[in-house]
Amino acid sequence: MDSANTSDFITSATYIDPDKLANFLSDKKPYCLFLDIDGTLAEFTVDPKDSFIPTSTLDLIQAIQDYGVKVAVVTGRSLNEAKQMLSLLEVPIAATHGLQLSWLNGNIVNINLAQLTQIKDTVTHYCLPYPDLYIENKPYSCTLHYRKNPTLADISYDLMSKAIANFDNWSVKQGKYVWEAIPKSVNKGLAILDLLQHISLSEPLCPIFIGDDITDEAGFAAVQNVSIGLDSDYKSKKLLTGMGIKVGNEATCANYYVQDIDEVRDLLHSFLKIAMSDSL
Ligand SMILES: O=P(O)(O)OC[C@H]1O[C@H](O[C@H]2O[C@H](CO)[C@@H](O)[C@H](O)[C@H]2O)[C@H](O)[C@@H](O)[C@@H]1O
Repeated sequence: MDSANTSDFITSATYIDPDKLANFLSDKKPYCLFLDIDGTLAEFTVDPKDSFIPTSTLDLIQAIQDYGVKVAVVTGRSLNEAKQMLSLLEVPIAATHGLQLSWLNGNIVNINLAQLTQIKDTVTHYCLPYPDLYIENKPYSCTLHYRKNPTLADISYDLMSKAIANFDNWSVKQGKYVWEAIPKSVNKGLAILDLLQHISLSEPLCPIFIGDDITDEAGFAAVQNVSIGLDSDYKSKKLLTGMGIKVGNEATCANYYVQDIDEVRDLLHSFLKIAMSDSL
């Protein structure tokens, strides 16, 4: 499995009361915001096609951008799905965990499509006895969902592992009730570094990343410049001292957390107020 061992994660993240966000921000301006989608901006649903980002949240993000704050999205969703969920909101997107970058029109270099097809075919075959398992239709990963029947967690992990066994460059990433086969070198930490390079102008930005899932840990590590035992070591890449904010109070390497998606929205409200007063 390609995720840091959860025992590497600290569990002493500090709770941020969204109304008191200003107390937690240092003066390392200008900030930029990196946002995950599922479990952060969108509530979970059994069928991924049913989930959406509320219009009020999209409006908030638009307003934050209008006050000059750079916002970007870092998601496991494919680029097309992410764009649909973001509707009219125009933000740079690192999709499929960073494999697809919106400003490169989602063009992929780092993937062996023949191998992906073989993996998908094998997983489809292995899933035949398990109608509760759902393979999401994504162009650049093989994504197997078991939310409908959580008792299938181990079985679905085993069959994904078997499907990639002959391919050295693939790993199985863990998400919430989902396993995803994706090239080993791809993760949200590197995706954030790509995004930062894309959005930074002359002055360095202080990144704040909000996410809820195990795949988001690589993103927290990148913005906080810590190592969590993943293959890629961010420390040598850039000296960042940003903030990781985990949604939920599970073990995490993020320095901060909020309770749930409602509190993410409250946090964005507070961020907007701060951005408005900064622009006065
Ligand atoms: O990085 P994210 O934006 O959080 O995307 C991660 C995965 O999100 C989706 O799966 C999750 O949400 C589904 C819909 O609510 C839910 O059914 C599933 O259990 C969750 O894991 C998406 O379907 C995946 O492709 C993303 O990789």
